[in-house]
Amino acid sequence: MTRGFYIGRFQPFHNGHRSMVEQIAEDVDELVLGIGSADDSHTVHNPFTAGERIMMITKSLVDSDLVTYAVPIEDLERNSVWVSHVQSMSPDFDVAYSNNPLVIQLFREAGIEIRQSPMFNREVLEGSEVRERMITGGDWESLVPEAVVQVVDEMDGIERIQMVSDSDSNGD
Ligand SMILES: Nc1ncnc2c1ncn2[C@@H]1O[C@H](COP(=O)(O)OP(=O)(O)OP(=O)(O)O)[C@@H](O)[C@H]1O
Ligand SMILES: NC(=O)c1ccc[n+]([C@@H]2O[C@H](COP(=O)(O)O)[C@@H](O)[C@H]2O)c1
Repeated sequence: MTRGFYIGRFQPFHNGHRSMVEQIAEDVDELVLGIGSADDSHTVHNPFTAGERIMMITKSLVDSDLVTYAVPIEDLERNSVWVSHVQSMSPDFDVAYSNNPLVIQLFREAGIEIRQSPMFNREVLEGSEVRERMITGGDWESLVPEAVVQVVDEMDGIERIQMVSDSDSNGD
């Protein structure tokens, strides 16, 4: 039995993340999704809480054959102990997945196997593009799983991100 660990901020969980999970599912039996920067929310960069991101991920993967766990991981001041912090919060895992250069380096230095995946349709499947469309009234719905549209609707997420974006541009 192999268990993987995939860390990301998932602000929000989009179709690129889902494709990466589908690719990882070819390697592992179980997958922990680490919700990074779990302590941050209500900003343009990180609009959604850890709990809201857990809902997005859980509902998006409900039909998957993979056993998945979503675990919030708060940020730390010290990169040098971050991998131990991750391990203390997560079920045990055999291999980690990320395309983030800092994350790759930290896991490698800790002696944990880390695998990358290809980038899927990265021209549009990027969190910052989804958030920009949410703020400007563009078509963000086509870039995320249907379950994420429902979660964002349920929590009035568009109103929130537009409000925090307005506060940012007013220098509040
Ligand atoms: N389209 C994609 N294809 C494959 N991997 C992706 C894609 N988008 C993001 N990832 C990877 O998923 C992990 C988590 O990504 P993250 O939550 O930061 O999303 P992002 O789209 O890069 O968002 P942001 O623009 O908010 O930084 C990272 O390792 C990232 O490289
Ligand atoms: N010192 C730390 O707290 C530390 C170090 C490396 C990555 N992280 C987090 O891991 C996550 C990586 O996810 P992304 O690939 O989506 O950026 C982010 O939430 C990032 O803040 C935190």
